[in-house]
Amino acid sequence: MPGAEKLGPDSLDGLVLVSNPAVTPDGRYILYTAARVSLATDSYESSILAVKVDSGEQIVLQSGPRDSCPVPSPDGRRYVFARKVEQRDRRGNKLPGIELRLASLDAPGASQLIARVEGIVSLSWSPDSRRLAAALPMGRPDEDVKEIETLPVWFNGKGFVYKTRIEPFIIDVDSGIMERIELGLNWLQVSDVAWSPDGKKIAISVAADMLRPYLLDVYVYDVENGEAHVVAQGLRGYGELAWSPDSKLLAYLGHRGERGFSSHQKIMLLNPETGGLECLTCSLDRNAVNTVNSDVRFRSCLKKLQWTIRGIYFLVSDSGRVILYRVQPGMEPEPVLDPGEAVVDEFSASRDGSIIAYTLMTPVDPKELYLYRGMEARRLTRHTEAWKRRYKLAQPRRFSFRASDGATVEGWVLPPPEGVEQRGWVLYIHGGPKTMWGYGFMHEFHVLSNAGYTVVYVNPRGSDGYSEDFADIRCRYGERDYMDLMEAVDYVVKQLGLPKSRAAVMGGSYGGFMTNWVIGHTSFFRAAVTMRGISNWISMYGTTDIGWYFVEDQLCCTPWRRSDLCWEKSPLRYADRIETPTLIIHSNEDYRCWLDQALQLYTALKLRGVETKLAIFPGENHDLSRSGKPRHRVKRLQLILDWLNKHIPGARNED
Ligand SMILES: CSCC[C@H](NC=O)C(=O)N[C@@H](CO)C(=O)O
Repeated sequence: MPGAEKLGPDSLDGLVLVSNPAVTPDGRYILYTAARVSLATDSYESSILAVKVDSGEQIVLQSGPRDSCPVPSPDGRRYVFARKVEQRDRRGNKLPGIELRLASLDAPGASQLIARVEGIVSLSWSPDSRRLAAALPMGRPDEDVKEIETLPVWFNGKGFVYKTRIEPFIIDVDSGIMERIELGLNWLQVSDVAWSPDGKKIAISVAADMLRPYLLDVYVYDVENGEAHVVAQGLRGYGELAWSPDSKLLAYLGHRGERGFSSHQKIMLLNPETGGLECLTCSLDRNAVNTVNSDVRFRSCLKKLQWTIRGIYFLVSDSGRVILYRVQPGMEPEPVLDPGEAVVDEFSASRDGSIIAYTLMTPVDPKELYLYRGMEARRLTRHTEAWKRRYKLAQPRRFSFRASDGATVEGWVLPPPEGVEQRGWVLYIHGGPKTMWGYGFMHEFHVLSNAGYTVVYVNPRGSDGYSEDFADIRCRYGERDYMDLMEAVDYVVKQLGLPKSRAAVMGGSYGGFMTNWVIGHTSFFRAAVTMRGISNWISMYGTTDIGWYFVEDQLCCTPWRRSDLCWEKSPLRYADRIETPTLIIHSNEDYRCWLDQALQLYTALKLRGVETKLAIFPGENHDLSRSGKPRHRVKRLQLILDWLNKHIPGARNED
């Protein structure tokens, strides 16, 4: 019977993650990646497929199992893609590596172009389809003792990166010969490269100041004479670039740091001749990137902005939805594809903008591939149909309430599916803080709801999807954000009738910080699960890969300047008030929120006699719940359910 099976932790097995919809510039094919989660091989088996736009015919281009990120050439005849491989260093240690491979759309097979242990950051084809501009990380850490004299030291998912410079190159696709683009910098981290449509220039955004790597400069490199010059300095944000079709202007994705790391990403128009900069999306007052949370994504290498003859395309996060927008210089941004209560997760457009390929998800539909043409949207794939038919998925309901300061706060409740008895409920706090809950698919939420837990998820102050002011909680962590969450708790108990004695709280990263903060400020919850969290802002300083400047920007303190403030905002400071049984989950290679954050809280709770358990996942990083080894993900979910079931026992109707 369809939908009869309970969606438990191991339901991850067999789920297909559709990603990276890359339309060929001529609009004939859409290339994409399909990755099947396999518990048997404990991996994501990924292959590259294509759909012929006119006939809808599906073709397997590369059968995997480690292929992803196809990038089609401008002439629509070839594509490059990434193959994950294992390489060995001089001592024989296994190192994960990437091969960049070249293939034809008309014939099977592929040949290796380059092999990289350090990965690939950005690629951009030359308009004649003969070369690629690339941003490549160069330099490996010492194999034995690490002798470190630079910053940053490490990066989540990449390891020790202190010797890594991300440098710009030109790769000849027929010979594989690489030529370095000289910018004359001693230290550099390139974030993006973009080849101009006339073939004459390559725009490069680059961090050049090791102590202030959040500042980006834009260079334009003249392909003919080999000279590069700076056209803008001191910009911030993502730093992605796109040329106008006439090769005269650049679109830059970022901001000027108006609200530090709480600033929205904006589409900025950069005139490389004059250095003039104009904000094209400021009137929107929304973040011009997709920040919705989901745990069913797979690697994607698509650009976040694309400039066609119809304008500059980009995604906007808005009240839990993600909408495809377009803007033309001198005009207001306009929505092109508003999916309603859904998320356009990634997109690409053909050269003339007449065909848009995208992936779409909803809270009850994992991602599938779609085509938008002539004002009509059409679904192209059904990779997740069979999986969905097996399980029970409940539909979430949106709610909103007026917070005590008059602001509107939005949230959702996902009840147990029909036929599953409610055991209790969970307040699930997202990370960031500048991300949002909304219409993304969360496998984990369905596991909780199938186990009888209503999931309550709210976008408190600090979240994305609203105004820049709403997202800005700098220097005020644990204040209005905490109040919004607790006022939401009040709302769901009083207005939606959720039982007050059977509630748990959980969250990851900033959500882990907030979980720790919550249990130090109220004993309302029966149980807590804190994951990849933060307990001490003083020891967080200088360990997080997100940048030593992040703590200062967000908390307004360092260990030597206003350290009292860092400590005031540290959950550990309130550990003597915690009574809630707390499960702590952390990965031992989490370089975003280092393991000490978990150990300190665990030790405090243990010494104080509060029931606690620490689960450390070996070889995993900050992204365990999203891209960790499938068996580890299942184990993590099982640990969470066991903890909740232990502390929220079956008895009902107590309230
Ligand atoms: C000092 S790290 C701050 C927390 C972290 N911020 C950005 O990476 C975070 O909350 N991350 C979120 C969103 O990616 C998470 O869910 O891991």
